[in-house]
Amino acid sequence: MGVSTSRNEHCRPRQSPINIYTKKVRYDSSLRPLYIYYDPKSSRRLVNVGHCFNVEFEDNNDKSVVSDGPLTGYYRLRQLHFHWGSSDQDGSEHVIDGQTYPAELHIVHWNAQKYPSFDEAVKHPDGLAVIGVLLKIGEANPVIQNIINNLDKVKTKNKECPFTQLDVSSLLPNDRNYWTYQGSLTTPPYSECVTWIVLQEAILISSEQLFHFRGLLCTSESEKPTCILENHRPIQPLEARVVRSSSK
Ligand SMILES: C[C@H](CNC(=O)c1ccc(S(N)(=O)=O)cc1)Cn1ccc2ccccc21
Ligand SMILES: [Zn+2]
Repeated sequence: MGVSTSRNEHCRPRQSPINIYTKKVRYDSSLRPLYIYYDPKSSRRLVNVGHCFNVEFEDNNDKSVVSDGPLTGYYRLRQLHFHWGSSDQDGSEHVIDGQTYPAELHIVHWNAQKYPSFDEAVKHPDGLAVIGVLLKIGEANPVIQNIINNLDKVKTKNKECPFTQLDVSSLLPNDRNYWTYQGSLTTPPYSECVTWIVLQEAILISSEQLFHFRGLLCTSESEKPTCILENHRPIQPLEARVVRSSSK
């Protein structure tokens, strides 16, 4: 136990992901429906960032945004990515009543009403809003297949390719009810800057499609090939937080 200073460096009260224990969430009637608008013309490129792949979007305008729900102001779409496991038994970051899912989609937005850039927004407690969508095994997802068909162009670390016309809305379930809580990035530097919005309905992905995710390499072209077999962070302590629900 280190000496604690006034800014206790051992205190990280709002880490993500967490287990969402549905019996302990609090229905909050003041939570509004999410306003989500994504323009397919915003999608720009697919990038292998080493621990996963990102679809990146043009975020110098307000064509693709999320607002309302638990949010104040509007948040601009920046990128989306997935987390997966070495088998279909786990892979999601959020866990629901102790149940893990085979994968999870994160749609990352930053508070463009309040901050001048994504990099600035990361430094503030209301800087980011990430929509988390759980994935369960079912028939192949045609929109995810469109991404998979391009993974061979970004097989190794830091490779990128143009990727346009992705309609992100088609990756969302019909039911937009959500759980929300204040949390963090789930990869270093684990900044506590995220309002998490986890949708209560899962979308489908096939086992074969997940198999393709695991074939992505975390190594660069010149290194010995190593696959990204899994990239999900373990669940973190809830601490003093309460998860709110938009539905009873
Ligand atoms: C964080 C940033 C890189 N990380 C992310 O953008 C990010 C986004 C979403 C998630 S998740 N899985 O929670 O949805 C995780 C990481 C780099 N960066 C930008 C400014 C900045 C300043 C210091 C250090 C790193 C910095
Ligand atoms: Zn993520």
